[in-house]
Amino acid sequence: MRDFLKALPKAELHLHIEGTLEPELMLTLADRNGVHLSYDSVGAIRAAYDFSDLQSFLDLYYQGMSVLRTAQDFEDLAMDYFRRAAAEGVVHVEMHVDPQAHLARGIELATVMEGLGRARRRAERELDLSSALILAFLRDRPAEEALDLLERAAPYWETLDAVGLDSAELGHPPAKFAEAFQRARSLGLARVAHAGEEGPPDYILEALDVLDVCRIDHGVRCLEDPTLVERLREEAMVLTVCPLSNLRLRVVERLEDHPLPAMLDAGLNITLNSDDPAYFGGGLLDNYIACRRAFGWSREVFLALAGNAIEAAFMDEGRRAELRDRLAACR
Ligand SMILES: Nc1ncnc2[nH]cnc12
Ligand SMILES: [Zn+2]
Repeated sequence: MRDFLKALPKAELHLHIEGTLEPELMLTLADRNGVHLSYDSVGAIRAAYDFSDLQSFLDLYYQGMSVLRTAQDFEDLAMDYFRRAAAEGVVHVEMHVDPQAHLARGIELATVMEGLGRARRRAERELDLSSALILAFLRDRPAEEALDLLERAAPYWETLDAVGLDSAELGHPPAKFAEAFQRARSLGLARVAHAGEEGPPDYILEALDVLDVCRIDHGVRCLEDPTLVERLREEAMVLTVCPLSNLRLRVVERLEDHPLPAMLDAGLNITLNSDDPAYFGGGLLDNYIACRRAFGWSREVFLALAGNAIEAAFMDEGRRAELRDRLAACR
């Protein structure tokens, strides 16, 4: 089964590029840039990754990215991840990037975007890995800052596929960002938002109605509202679910208790994703394998899930047709 899951052409639709920073690279970059870390070994860093909730993770996530300073660092970060992803059968990656977290520590938007842009072009050429870029707004920062970021990103609008909404969810409902999402829409950008990870089902509803999103990131709390589930099913709304993330952030205590099987039974349009693989104990293949262990799903289920991701991806139709064929060859 592992070989089958590895060979599936997998598309990763929910990934934070800063969440791919492995402890080894964190130490290398800290050394290269003279950044002081409170850890001196890979073991010490990994030992700190014992999270109690989303906020306890975010605190370390924002701390970890302090080693990223130059365009070369962002290129190395993304290439390091792209190589690992390609080796586990990932063929397409859609990455969120959190520029506000970098601007706040004096790193220019150009530094971030140029480094990531170089890595994306190299991945296409060297690894046959296609990608999309999602400009994420930090929901625990002021709404005006999100609008300002979107305007500052004008030189890069062409390279963006969507805007997203991430960071601390509770107390920061989607409607706070109505204006920034409206502006993104007017620019022809797609919209996605984290909702229903820790936040209530109402946040999912608001993301649909106010932000006009085409995908909900996480969405696992939707089952608490049967009317919402029915709507998500009718609209075939894509949910980018991240099982190992939910486990490590204690959304569920055991993977066996995860709502994924119930979400599938409800007829929802599910995709599997890794969120922040360096922090949550595995990449996309590990998430597929963990689901096989926890739920005993058949090959047909994984073929369907991999297919959902290919259909929902921001990619040109030529690439989609190619990946559909590659998936069909796995049957
Ligand atoms: N799982 C997550 N939820 C919200 N914001 C994030 N930023 C990085 N990972 C995130
Ligand atoms: Zn996420």
